[in-house]
Amino acid sequence: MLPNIDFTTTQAYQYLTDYFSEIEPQQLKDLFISDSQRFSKFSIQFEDFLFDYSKNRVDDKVIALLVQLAKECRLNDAIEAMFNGEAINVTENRPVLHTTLRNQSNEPVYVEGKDVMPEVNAVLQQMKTFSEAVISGEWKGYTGKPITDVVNIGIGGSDLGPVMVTEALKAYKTRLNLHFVSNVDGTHIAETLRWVNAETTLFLIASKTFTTQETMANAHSARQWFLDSGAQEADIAKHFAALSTNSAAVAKFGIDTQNMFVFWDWVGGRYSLWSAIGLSIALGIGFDNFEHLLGGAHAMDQHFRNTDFEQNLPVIAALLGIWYNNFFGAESQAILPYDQYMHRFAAYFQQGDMESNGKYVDRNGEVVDYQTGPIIWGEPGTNGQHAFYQLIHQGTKLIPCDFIAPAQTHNPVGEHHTLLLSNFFAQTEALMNGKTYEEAAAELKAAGKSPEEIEKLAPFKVFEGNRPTNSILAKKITPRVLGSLVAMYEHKIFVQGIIWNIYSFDQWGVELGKQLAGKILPELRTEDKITSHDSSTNGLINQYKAWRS
Ligand SMILES: O=P(O)(O)OC[C@H]1O[C@@](O)(CO)[C@@H](O)[C@@H]1O
Repeated sequence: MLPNIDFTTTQAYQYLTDYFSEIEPQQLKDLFISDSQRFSKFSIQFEDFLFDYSKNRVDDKVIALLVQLAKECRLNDAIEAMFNGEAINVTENRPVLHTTLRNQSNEPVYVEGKDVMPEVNAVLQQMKTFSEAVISGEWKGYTGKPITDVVNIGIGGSDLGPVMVTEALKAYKTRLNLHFVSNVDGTHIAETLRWVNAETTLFLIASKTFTTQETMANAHSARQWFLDSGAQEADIAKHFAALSTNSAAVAKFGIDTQNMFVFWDWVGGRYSLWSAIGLSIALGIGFDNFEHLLGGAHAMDQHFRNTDFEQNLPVIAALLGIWYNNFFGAESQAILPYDQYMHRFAAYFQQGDMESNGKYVDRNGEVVDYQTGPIIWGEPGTNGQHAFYQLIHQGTKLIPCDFIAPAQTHNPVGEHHTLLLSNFFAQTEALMNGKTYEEAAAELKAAGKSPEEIEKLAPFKVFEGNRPTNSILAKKITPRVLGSLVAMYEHKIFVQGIIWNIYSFDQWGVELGKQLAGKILPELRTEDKITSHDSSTNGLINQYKAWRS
């Protein structure tokens, strides 16, 4: 069973609260001056990446108390409960075993008394065989041509992971062109089908439940388009595959269950890229690279499970987040990859983090009286610098930021990478040190400004600094490094949910909107004037009806 502890009643929480008034005013730049070992003390190297958390508003005492907080919340028991397949997704009565999908140790993992590794490995073998046949050209379409394009139709966890990974690892791209359709907005499927040829296109219908409205609508439209292109029902088997836990629904849709790649209900949607949902990844970067991705995640799993909290990457990252979220009042967390290929990395963790920890009821069913999951956002550097860094540097909100960058680029063009990295290093330094009034005034004086101009302008050029950041420097963004990085964030989310005493693996909050859309849909299929809702909803629907034709 999961522990059930209110972290605000722990001794560590009390000590942190008492100490906060002492540490909060301290300047990061002073903490560096007073401790020459700060960088080495507050950074952890994991294989080919370095996690530097020294530019955080912590000292030895804060870190020790945060670790004590994790221990008082019995985090170790929770970690073991997850890896051992206990039904820690309590409201859905399911284990949480995405770690099993990448369990390259092949140690048995038991679900309901049965070792699931044989079936996990069987699906991986099926994915290997299939992806190699398609990539090699051995798999032919209904007119005998090799596949050239793959269209993944899915949404949420059945889309965001494959998109993020295939984009982040585009340097490893196979000859296949990948397309992703997720939105029920007809534009998404229309803009995709416009560019592919039915004879050489493979559709992957990715849906854990195989009931999601958007995915089913897009799948049926793709199927109709395929048949309208001149193919026969019998040709569907060569051009449609399903990635799902719901065999009955797949068969009912008309996909040959030979082309079905299964996964299990102990894999959460937002944790499913390692499963059959990752078939588009295997097709996009090759199965060997997909296996390296799994390997990186497995290495992080072992680190997470076997490392003391003081040196445990996901635990430290989680505790720092709690320090800002629950003690400094920060409401968001920015993820800023200085790597253009990683442009969907923050978006991926918008679902991963906010659908896991965007909860206000604790594990007792009580409304919490503290903050839980942060708002996750971010864009690649250096683009963010020209969009929202003004607020990060001089706004009134504290925005803890994760900066990520590779030492080596996949695209060495001139000195672009050196320029990129100069910004990566400078931003965290600027956020930490800021700029004093005196420094600003001296610069204005050096620029020839008069004393009156200096007095007027200087206040706007002061940077208070002391804004916390983590820096993650990877040797290169390889499949293994990316796998480890994603797993680190997954386990960070897990740790925070355990300490906030919430359930991180269900997502009841996505249901109400769907239910109401189901009620409104039939109202939109008539020309009747609608009066069944509030005046706003009625007014909007009736205006829509007036304008739609
Ligand atoms: O994979 P599927 O079952 O089609 O679900 C898609 C997405 O829909 C949800 O919003 C759940 O309804 C996400 O949790 C999930 O990743």
